Amino acid sequence: MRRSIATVSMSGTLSQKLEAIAAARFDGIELFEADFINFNGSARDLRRQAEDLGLGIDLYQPFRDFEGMPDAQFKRSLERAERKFDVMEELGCPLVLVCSNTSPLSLNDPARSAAQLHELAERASRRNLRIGYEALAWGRWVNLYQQAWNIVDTANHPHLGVILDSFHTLSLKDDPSGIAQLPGDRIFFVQMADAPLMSLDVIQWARHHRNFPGQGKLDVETFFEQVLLSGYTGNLSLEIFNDVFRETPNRRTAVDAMRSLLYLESQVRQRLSHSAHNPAAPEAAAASRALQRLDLAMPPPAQDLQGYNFIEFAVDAPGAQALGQTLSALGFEHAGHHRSKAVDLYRQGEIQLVINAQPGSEASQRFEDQGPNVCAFGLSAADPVQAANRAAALLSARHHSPLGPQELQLPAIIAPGGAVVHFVHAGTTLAADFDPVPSRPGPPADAGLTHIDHMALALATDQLDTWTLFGKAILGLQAGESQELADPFGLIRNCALSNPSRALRLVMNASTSQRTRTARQVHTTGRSGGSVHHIALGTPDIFATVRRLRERGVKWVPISANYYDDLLARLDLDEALVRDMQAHHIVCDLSAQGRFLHAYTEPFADRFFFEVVQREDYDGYGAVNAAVRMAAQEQARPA
Ligand SMILES: O=C(O)c1ccc(O)c(O)c1
Ligand SMILES: [Mg+2]
Repeated sequence: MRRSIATVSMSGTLSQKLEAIAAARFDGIELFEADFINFNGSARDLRRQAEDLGLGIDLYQPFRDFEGMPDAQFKRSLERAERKFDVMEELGCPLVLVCSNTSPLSLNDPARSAAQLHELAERASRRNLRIGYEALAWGRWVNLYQQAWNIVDTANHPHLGVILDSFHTLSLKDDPSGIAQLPGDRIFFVQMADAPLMSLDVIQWARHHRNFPGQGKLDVETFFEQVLLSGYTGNLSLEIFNDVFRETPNRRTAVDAMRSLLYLESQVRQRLSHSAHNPAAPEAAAASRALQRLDLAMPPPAQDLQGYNFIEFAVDAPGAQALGQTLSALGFEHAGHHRSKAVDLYRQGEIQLVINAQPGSEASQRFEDQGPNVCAFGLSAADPVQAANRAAALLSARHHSPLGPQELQLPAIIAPGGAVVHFVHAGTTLAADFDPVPSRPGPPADAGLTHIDHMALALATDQLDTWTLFGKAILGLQAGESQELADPFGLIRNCALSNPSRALRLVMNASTSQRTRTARQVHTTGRSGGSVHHIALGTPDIFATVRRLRERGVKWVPISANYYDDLLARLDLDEALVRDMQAHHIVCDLSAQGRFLHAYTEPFADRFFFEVVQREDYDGYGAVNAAVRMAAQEQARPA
């Protein structure tokens, strides 16, 4: 299918947009009216620019409120249409989008609308142009695709077809399953948009909050599957009105856009091949024809990743010493010193943490840019090479690190913001690359921490959708509910990503205020737009772990006594247990089935901190306690 994107979906001047769109290997664009009106050149200039970049101008939307008008208004519109057709000929653009009328002057008269669109199509046909009619969710009389199709069917002109837009159908909770029954060759164009669920006026929702397929909560896969079952073979296009995308660097937006299409295609391809191989399915034949006709993207399948194998920190030499002390206090054993680099391995339970202070390395470059930060992490995969191949097929850059003698070569990619993601076999120990460090005399360090429960990121607001898509498409994660958390200096938007087995959990935080801790941290990371904000380590007995760590000098974020009084009032908890939690600065959340106990250490170098968690049949992250933590951290900060 031809892949295209509306120019309204990205930031920049029109020429800059075209370059970013072409660099992401799109075939064409939907030209947004204002982009052309404001373009510093003629229609022919624009056509040449697009052609030089290998882009077709596949769709243009030059008029509104066209059909179903009283005769006088319609006549004037028809004359104006000829002028726009002139422009389209110069642009080399074959298709006009006419969206359903929103004017109060328009008439509820489908026969009239059909006759008027017929007349427009007849005029278009004289220049070999085509008209596509789209039902806007807020059209005055027409807002469902079935209504638009009925009018197109009545008009019965070969140069008139329908345009489908997933947003309009799914935002109204209209059933997309009738789309498969439409004649595919009368669908002239398909626009795909996802969106978060919002209870907002539909126009505001549509014009400010759409996002790419996979970034929102609409069932775009079912919609697109229906489109393909109809026999449609035209464009797969993105029309994304989004306030944040208008300011996001357009190269990143364009790559996200293409990634979203490749992901959508591959997901729907799987559905179709499932149907095609099930002769009992009524859509088996249509699914099989669609697969034969179309060359849908087919990356290696997503895997259920098995969690974090290691996390690597970038620091300088003094930082390595300080972080080493912090990890030792947290009960980690200094398990090895790298054979050829200033890199150290710390271990506890199955947790592996790496401190990288190698001068001249990529880690040191990241340290120079950001201060101490997580520069890499390893994820356990049943097939690490395929995991990296899937990522590359979905447009992640591969990462090749210079290898020392006999070092492990791990397939790796670059995550948004620049951290390196390595894929490793579950249970891989990094020890092979490290010389053992003689263990210290005295009792063993272990404090009962067994595994990495989750990692939380502090992200710039324009990185949230990018990370959501990366997590879903490349890491096989699903997005939870988006929540707002109150920091003393503003709101934090929070959303968790996790895989079906829950072995891999990643939490995203973005600050809508400039003044929160999250925002301050994001600023230190400059253009990378965020980094790891905290790491949650699991223990089967948080009371014992906190006690041991306290003896070793670990400082805990002190939680207000009022919090514990409120817990007693709010939850059905034993008073002695709550007072014990209070004595250990442990906070708590209950779910229907389970319980989450957690405690926070003080931040390292004002960057990231460690959280200790005991998870018992509980699927969340204790978000209700984030506000008490953020307030406590502010009150614990040196004045
Ligand atoms: O918001 C609008 O006006 C608008 C215009 C054209 C479209 O294709 C659309 O989906 C929305
Ligand atoms: Mg549309």
